[in-house]
Amino acid sequence: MTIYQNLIAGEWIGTNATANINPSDTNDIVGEYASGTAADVASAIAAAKAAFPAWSRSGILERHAILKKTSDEIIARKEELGRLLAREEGKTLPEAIGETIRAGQIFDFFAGECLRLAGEVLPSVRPNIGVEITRDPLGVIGVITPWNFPIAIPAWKIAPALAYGNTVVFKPADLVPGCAWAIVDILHRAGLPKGVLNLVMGKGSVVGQAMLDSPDLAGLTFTGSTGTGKRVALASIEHNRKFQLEMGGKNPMVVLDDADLTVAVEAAANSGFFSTGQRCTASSRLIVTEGIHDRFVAALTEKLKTLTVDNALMAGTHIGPVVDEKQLKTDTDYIEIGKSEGARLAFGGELVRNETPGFYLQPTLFTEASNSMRIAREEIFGPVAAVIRVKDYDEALSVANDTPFGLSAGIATTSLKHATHFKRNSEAGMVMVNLPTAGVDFHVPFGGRKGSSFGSREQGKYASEFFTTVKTAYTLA
Ligand SMILES: NC(=O)C1=CN([C@@H]2O[C@H](COP(=O)(O)OP(=O)(O)OC[C@H]3O[C@@H](n4cnc5c(N)ncnc54)[C@H](OP(=O)(O)O)[C@@H]3O)[C@@H](O)[C@H]2O)C=CC1
Ligand SMILES: O=C(O)CCC(=O)C(=O)O
Repeated sequence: MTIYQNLIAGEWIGTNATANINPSDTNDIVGEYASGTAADVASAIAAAKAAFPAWSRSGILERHAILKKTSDEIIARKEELGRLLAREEGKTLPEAIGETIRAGQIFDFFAGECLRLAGEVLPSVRPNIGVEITRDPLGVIGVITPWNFPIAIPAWKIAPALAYGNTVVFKPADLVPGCAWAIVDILHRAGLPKGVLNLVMGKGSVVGQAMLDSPDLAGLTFTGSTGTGKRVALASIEHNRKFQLEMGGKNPMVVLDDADLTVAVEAAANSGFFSTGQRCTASSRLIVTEGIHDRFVAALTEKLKTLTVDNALMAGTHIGPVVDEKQLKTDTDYIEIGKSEGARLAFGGELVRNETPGFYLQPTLFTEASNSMRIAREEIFGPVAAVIRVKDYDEALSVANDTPFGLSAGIATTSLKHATHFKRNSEAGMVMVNLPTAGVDFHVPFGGRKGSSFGSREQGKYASEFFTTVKTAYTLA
């Protein structure tokens, strides 16, 4: 079988490989992907360091052309890449094609950003002096990504890093090297000079840790779990390096008595269970006021009954498999915890058997949960949500904000007063009104507060805050 190799200093290398397994059909091996070493990381960082001076001074038209060409190829190959994504990660084919298109759009957006780089010219407070404020690239950026958005998250980190003139060492999640390899291959063929983008696939404990330990990364952008995020933070402080963390969520969706029931149910089903609940923006706490509670639970349960859990590549599947056996065990352990805590299992909770052997789990809904239960406080990262009954809007807001996380939050209501108040007072980085808490635009800031995020926002023009450093220059006229 061909080995998909690592890209270091413009050369494809690596003979030691691990199998990428399809969670919808564990007999299906998506491919063999190289597993890098700490020495590979050192070579990749050295190559990126050597490539930085020329790339940081490269013309904006050259950068624009490479990113645009990448965008065009990703979008032209959306069906094939979407299929690869669905096969290695397990989200449904329409979701995977949607994510692939989003990755293409992100490269297109940052191709445009190359042509929109700007600074400021200001008068000094002293006579005959001019002040210029410009943004310089940081240097070598380490990119460490999770498994749940295998093409979009690498895109929204790598595209701005390159657009603003940085060089990159990229370590994707070990579970999903396929999409990572594909976008690196596309960028390489689009004309990136050698060493500007380096791919080191492999284990977090080896490849990721070697990146954390390097004194030569000027910045590290990370998306993943809170535990690993803390290691990234500590190592980055040790090396005086800029870092950016996007971590977990325990996102609330408030449903008020005056909500349009159909809108509320669609939003809750989408954000709680689609993509198998494996989105940091998923709503896993449904906070519902008394007057609509029973109708909402009944309608959501009916909706869940209509959802097909099956092979991600099969037409008609609404929910694909859980990503792997370890995550499936986490999900089922939390289902047991929910039962033992006294929440009522209103729907699901069982494994699903399908024609192909995979990690299939029913969408699972708890009711009569309280916000102090572990299923309401800890991120599960699976198709499991809990309904918390509250008296009124004030209690709903207070419960919504009572969490260590703060990524996204939603409200279903027809009241302008409550929608406006919620937008102002939610302690989340992203707030949705009558919409799912997951599924965001690619051209506006993405990120959270409290335990969900650290550092400046990702995506859109706000990405420049992380990927550049500001310089203030004074000139005597
Ligand atoms: N807020 C957000 O934007 C998002 C947050 N998440 C969060 O991510 C979690 C799921 O993703 P998951 O991939 O399991 O998260 P992990 O933190 O386990 O992994 C994220 C990345 O870090 C790597 N890694 C693991 N250990 C180390 C280490 N010691 N040093 C450096 N890198 C390391 C992993 O490699 P390897 O794969 O080899 O373990 C992977 O590439 C969920 O908790 C979810 O909430 C996910 C997506 C978005
Ligand atoms: O909800 C989205 O669109 C993005 C979610 C995300 O980035 C994540 O779960 O990692």
